[in-house]
Amino acid sequence: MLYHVRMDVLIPADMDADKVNELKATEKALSQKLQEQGKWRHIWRLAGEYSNFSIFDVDSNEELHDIMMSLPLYPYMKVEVTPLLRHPSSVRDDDS
Ligand SMILES: O=C(O)C[C@H]1C=CC(=O)O1
Repeated sequence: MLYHVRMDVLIPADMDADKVNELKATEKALSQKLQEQGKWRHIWRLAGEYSNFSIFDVDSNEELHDIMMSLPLYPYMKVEVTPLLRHPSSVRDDDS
């Protein structure tokens, strides 16, 4: 199952810099692990914003939910999830 996820990161301005760096590092490591596993299929930065558009390929709503809850930056994100399905006019064979 494919999901488009928009993540807007809103870290409090007064958070300790070392804590921020630790959160970003652990988030990056988990993100890259999930990308290697094929669960987090794409991640794109939105130009000029601390936001990303991502595509997740997971087995269920529950798996997506569990992944989102596990992200170290999740408490500091606004998240919008859109379930996706193959478009009948698509000519690609790898997007379902
Ligand atoms: O930077 C972001 O967009 C937030 C988050 C998503 C992956 C990652 O490494 O950080």
